[in-house]
Amino acid sequence: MIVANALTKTYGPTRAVDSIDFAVEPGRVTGFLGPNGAGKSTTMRMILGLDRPTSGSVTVAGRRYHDLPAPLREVGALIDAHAIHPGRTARDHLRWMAASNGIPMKRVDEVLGLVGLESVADNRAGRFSLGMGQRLGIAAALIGDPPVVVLDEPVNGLDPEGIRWVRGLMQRLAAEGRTVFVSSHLMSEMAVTAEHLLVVGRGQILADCSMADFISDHAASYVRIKAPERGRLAELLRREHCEVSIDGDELHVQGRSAAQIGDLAGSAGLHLHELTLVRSSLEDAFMTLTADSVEYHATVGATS
Ligand SMILES: Nc1ncnc2c1ncn2[C@@H]1O[C@H](COP(=O)(O)OP(=O)(O)OP(=O)(O)O)[C@@H](O)[C@H]1O
Repeated sequence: MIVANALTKTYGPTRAVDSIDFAVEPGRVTGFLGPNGAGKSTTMRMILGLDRPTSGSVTVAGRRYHDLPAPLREVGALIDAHAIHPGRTARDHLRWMAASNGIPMKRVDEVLGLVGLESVADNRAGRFSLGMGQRLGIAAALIGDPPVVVLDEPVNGLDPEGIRWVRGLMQRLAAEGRTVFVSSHLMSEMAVTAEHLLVVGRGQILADCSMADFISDHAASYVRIKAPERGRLAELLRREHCEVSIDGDELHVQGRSAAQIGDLAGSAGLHLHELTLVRSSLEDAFMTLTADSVEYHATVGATS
């Protein structure tokens, strides 16, 4: 479990992390989301003892990172997959990590197998592709078989097979009862990986809830309808207290389920050509919640 209490980091006038409290629970994947500059990396760096909080604290298994006797056995991390000596082989890199934390050498082959790098284990890391480097970073995170795993953008640069593999791995680690804390800007990927979300904006927590609650609280689903007599249908649905908007040849309706709308139309003798529940996405919810926290906005159409 990772616990933050009034965790704060300032850089001059910038409050990168602004007195946040949270607990990342074991047994599930917790997604860590926020626009650029929201404070995600700074938070992760403080969890891992790479940055010192200005005030407040963050602990793993009840202790600050620097007080953990064998940190790699307590918390594994992927922060910068390319922070590996380019002249060192993958195997040597992992051996060095194992030796520094009293981890048995047989674990090196186990994690190389786990991430699928056995065949290139004796190649220099400097020659690795982005995806191979990412896999080596994940192997390093898992070398101590830690109960807590912190991954910053783990699918960055991976191909679809690699992305699916990381997703399965994170879900397996969580199912084994580990704490899995992962940041990503890929909303579609996060939506199918994380069960719980911690969302930050401008150094503050904007949401700490389940994925399902986050989407239903911050983005609205609606029913899309195509019907030859859409004017009459819109009138009927409005009389039934539905919220109806017209978008081209479609009606977008909120306030009744698709089945209820179908029944109402049927009893009024109105034909329907399409009746579809359009579920809102994590991306919709994220954009709604973080609209005011975005550091840099692009101006649509301003290309010159
Ligand atoms: N070493 C530093 N010196 C000065 N300011 C910093 C430093 N590190 C981070 N910041 C500032 O702190 C804020 C939070 O940055 P951070 O990198 O934690 O955000 P992030 O959510 O990880 O962003 P991204 O999604 O772009 O990686 C930003 O305003 C950033 O400019």
